[in-house]
Amino acid sequence: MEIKLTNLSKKFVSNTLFKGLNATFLTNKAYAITGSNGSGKSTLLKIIAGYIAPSSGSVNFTENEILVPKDNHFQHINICAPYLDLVEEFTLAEHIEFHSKFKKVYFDSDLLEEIDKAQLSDSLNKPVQEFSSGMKQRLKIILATCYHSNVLLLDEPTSHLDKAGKEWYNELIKGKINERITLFFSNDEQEFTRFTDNLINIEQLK
Ligand SMILES: Nc1ncnc2c1ncn2[C@@H]1O[C@H](COP(=O)(O)OP(=O)(O)OP(=O)(O)O)[C@@H](O)[C@H]1O
Repeated sequence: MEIKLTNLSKKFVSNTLFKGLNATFLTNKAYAITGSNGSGKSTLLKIIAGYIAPSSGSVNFTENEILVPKDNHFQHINICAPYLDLVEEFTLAEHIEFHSKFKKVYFDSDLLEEIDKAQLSDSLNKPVQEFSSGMKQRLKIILATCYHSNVLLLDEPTSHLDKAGKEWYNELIKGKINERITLFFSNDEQEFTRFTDNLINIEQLK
């Protein structure tokens, strides 16, 4: 899989976030998109994921040198982001059951073991509305990383995690960035420096 951003620009009414952005992302590699608050990291994630359109330029996915139709991009992507919510009425087990209908478990993962390591085993049958913010974040990270996808998009993945949660995240991510493209969108170096030295500062691309 290859993702190619060509001459990408995004303008809102009162500001231009980036202009003429070019980048290529390759399988088996991780990249960190950095930049201060409001610089456009989440907007770029949403454009790559196809949630919003760029003002100009293109986002192309190719697999074995064949262009993936835009309508199929979503099938290749897993996302963990603050603006993507869990289903509050579903239990953790129901989230797992639901996701398992659409995606295969990542080759390296044993879901029950991952849930145990995330200290969520006692909450399997609890509705998510009874979870703390940190518990929700752990579940979001499991759902994004432990299912197969060619592309993994992580926006501020350790928000709400305590020290133990951050240690768990570091251990988990280590095993989840092979055989896919991983993009971290963050200005918190602790979220990505262990995993990549490919840094792209969005502000230098304006
Ligand atoms: N739908 C929208 N309409 C108008 N402006 C928007 C819209 N979405 C985002 N913006 C603006 O675009 C800018 C970039 O927002 P974005 O959330 O992409 O930044 P970010 O780099 O992810 O920030 P943070 O580090 O705070 O999460 C902000 O000024 C924001 O107000």
